[in-house]
Amino acid sequence: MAEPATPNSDRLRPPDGLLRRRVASFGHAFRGVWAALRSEVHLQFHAVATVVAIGLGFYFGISRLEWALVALAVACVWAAELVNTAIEALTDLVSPGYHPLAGKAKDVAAGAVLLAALGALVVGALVFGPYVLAIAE
Ligand SMILES: Nc1ncnc2c1ncn2[C@@H]1O[C@H](COP(=O)(O)OP(=O)(O)OP(=O)(O)O)[C@@H](O)[C@H]1O
Repeated sequence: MAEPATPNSDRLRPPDGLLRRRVASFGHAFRGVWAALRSEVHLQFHAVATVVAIGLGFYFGISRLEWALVALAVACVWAAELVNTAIEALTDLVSPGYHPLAGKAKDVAAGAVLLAALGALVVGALVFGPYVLAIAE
């Protein structure tokens, strides 16, 4: 027997449970950020630096493009630190004892954070530097 015709709105709706699973995935991701934030001193430092950068942005009234650069720099540092945290946890899980590859994995992941942080430092200096110098003059 032929299937009853489904109204268009029904066909556009995601299959049952799909939306709930997407929402749950966001929940897991936020839980990951929160768990890392609670346990990682470096992330807590990034959180303080992020608040300071946002505060300076409002204080100096930076432009839209400058906000975009600051947001990108902040997001890169957070993303690198979160991936580093995940790699550290996985490394400790699979290689609790000493192994050169475990050390390499951790060093390389830490290198990614270092590069992101240096980039953010350059962005911060280029964006906020001129505003600070203008006040100092
Ligand atoms: N299982 C291991 N095998 C070999 N070397 C390791 C191992 N665990 C850590 N290391 C070395 O020690 C360094 C420090 O590792 P550790 O796990 O203490 O991270 P960390 O740099 O202190 O990071 P965080 O302060 O964010 O925890 C690594 O970068 C790596 O060079």
